[in-house]
Amino acid sequence: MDPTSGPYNVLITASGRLFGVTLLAYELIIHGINLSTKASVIRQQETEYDFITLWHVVRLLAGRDLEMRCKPSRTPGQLPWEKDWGRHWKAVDMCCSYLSSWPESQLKHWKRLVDSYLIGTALPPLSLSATELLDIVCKEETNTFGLYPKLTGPLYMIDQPVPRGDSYGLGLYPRAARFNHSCLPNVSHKPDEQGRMVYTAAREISAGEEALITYFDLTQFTTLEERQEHVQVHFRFSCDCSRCTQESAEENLLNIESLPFGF
Ligand SMILES: C[S@@+](CC[C@H](N)C(=O)[O-])C[C@H]1O[C@@H](n2cnc3c(N)ncnc32)[C@H](O)[C@@H]1O
Repeated sequence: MDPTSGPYNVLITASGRLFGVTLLAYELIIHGINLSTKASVIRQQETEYDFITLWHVVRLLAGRDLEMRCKPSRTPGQLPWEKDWGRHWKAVDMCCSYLSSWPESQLKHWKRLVDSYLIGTALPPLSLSATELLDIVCKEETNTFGLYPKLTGPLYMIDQPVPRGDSYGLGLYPRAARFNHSCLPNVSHKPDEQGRMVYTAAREISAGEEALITYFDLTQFTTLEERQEHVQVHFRFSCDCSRCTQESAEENLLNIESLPFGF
């Protein structure tokens, strides 16, 4: 695979303001008007996180709209990964939303945001129903990467932690979203100056071995319990990576050894 992955779009968040790298004029003319005029209301009535999520979704919808109304620049299927992973909006559409793993309260909250701010942001004939918009919000939340100034996931960080710095933006990377997570990743990632995510082997990787990244900053969550809780709360799954499996087996063994003789 190409060691870089382009985002569907990127948002740069600096000094509390949002700057889009692409599509800005189109988005503000066609789509963003509603959201940008409602920005201060949303920020007061909802959280800053909700505002960023909504803005990111509007940008995804603007990209979809622009793409579907313009002629394709080249024939789809030209690049090797496109057959399995899609391209442009199709690649976003092919991402998992994991609708059933989000808690009911979270889905209810997003349904309310969709009804209040997103209905009508995609114009006819490309309009989307509330259900389709909720699915896009779940896709955005499941597959978005934070952008950080330093590498995420090199192995030396486990012994010599170097925080990756503050997030300066976010982006949805449909191909990168196919990576599974490991608390002992064999691949590190970091965005380049064009917002493309660049992947670097963190150690030798054998042919056929699964390439794995970390979904979070491993320097911030070091123990098995901290990592498992973080993954469960923020990513809605239980991590069964090799490091968690090994540490959990070691913990079980210690627990058995501490039982009174005969049990
Ligand atoms: C963004 S997707 C990753 C790619 C996905 N496996 C695919 O086939 O497209 C994230 C999902 O992959 C699964 N996953 C990733 N890393 C995992 C891990 N370490 N342990 C268990 N499940 C994992 C979980 O179901 C998680 O919700």
